Amino acid sequence: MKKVTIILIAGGTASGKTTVAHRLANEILKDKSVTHISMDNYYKDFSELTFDERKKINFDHPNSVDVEMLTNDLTALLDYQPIKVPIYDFKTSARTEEFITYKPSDVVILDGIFTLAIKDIRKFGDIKIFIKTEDDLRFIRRLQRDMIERDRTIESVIHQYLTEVKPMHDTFIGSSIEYADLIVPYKEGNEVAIDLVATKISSLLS
Ligand SMILES: Nc1ncnc2c1ncn2[C@@H]1O[C@H](COP(=O)(O)OP(=O)(O)O)[C@@H](O)[C@H]1O
Ligand SMILES: Nc1ccn([C@@H]2O[C@H](COP(=O)(O)O)[C@@H](O)[C@H]2O)c(=O)n1
Repeated sequence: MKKVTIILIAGGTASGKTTVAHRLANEILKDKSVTHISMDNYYKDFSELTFDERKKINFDHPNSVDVEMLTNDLTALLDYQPIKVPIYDFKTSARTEEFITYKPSDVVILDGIFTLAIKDIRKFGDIKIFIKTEDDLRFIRRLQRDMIERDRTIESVIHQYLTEVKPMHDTFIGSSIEYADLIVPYKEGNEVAIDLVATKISSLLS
């Protein structure tokens, strides 16, 4: 039986992880059997807390992730079993009542800030990628994205960035680059790095 290949894509917030994962899954590897999963959907639920209480949670600390659910799901995918994942809502900071079902596939791409920082997740990676984007660019992209897509105010983005995002990045996420097989400096896109990953996957699948 063929082995499922798991690609982990890490990097700081707004570094371009989702963009690279999406390109790999939907353009470069579109003829292969590929599933792209976001680690965002594995934030713990915290729906028992009020909205104001949830706003105080540090979502840049690894403890905010439901590692057990994620490891169970990755184990199921390795065994060619389907998984059902709750869809996360960044506007309410809680899981929605909706789920997405992922069918078994030969390649699984998992992107998220902690994919290389959390040992129990990292060990699943056959190909480990870190997207390295300058901090100021990431902050600008995050500010735009959070205000437009995540219902945040400029003050809340700046406050969260200075008190949680940056310190946790410096403690947990930035240093996880040491576990990467490939570091992608993603500014205008990096065709060579993306082609290298595609070639490696093709060789693993053949
Ligand atoms: N190479 C790039 N150049 C310009 N903007 C980008 C680039 N990559 C991503 N973005 C933008 O930055 C924001 C964050 O990108 P995203 O891929 O969602 O990052 P992440 O998943 O790391 O948080 C998005 O609005 C996206 O359109
Ligand atoms: N309720 C939440 C949960 C997470 N965040 C932030 O999301 C960032 C990770 O997602 P990226 O797409 O940016 O990689 C992380 O830095 C958390 O601060 C949030 O704001 N609210």
